[in-house]
Amino acid sequence: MDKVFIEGLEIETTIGIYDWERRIRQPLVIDLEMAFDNRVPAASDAIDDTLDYKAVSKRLIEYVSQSEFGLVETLAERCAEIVLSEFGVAWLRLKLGKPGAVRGARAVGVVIERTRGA
Ligand SMILES: Nc1nc2c(c(=O)[nH]1)N=C([C@H](O)[C@@H](O)CO)CN2
Repeated sequence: MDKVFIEGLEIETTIGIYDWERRIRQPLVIDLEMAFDNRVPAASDAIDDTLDYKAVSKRLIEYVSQSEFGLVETLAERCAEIVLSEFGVAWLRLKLGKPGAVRGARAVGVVIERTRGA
């Protein structure tokens, strides 16, 4: 299966379950893999035939930076729904990392896989 990916997309937002976290902004990092048949844009060499990783990145930056969820699970689910519904993606794997949230860990977070319509 071909994929288009976005790796290490860092976005600052309000996220967390503790009172002190509601008062600050913290960085999150998104890694995203999206199924896409890359033979079509490869044949035409046209951006309109691609799954445009820049357009997906801009949409996620817009959404995540304005969100205010408590759990990373909730935000990951909303991001997956946006990509599946707005960009016609059939399958994705999304990793949402919260660097520095746990002392001693480079990052913590979630990885989800979702299929459109499932
Ligand atoms: N599975 C999760 N565990 C935790 C979350 C979360 O969103 N999902 N959040 C926190 C706190 O907000 C933490 O990140 C603060 O350091 C704790 N556990």
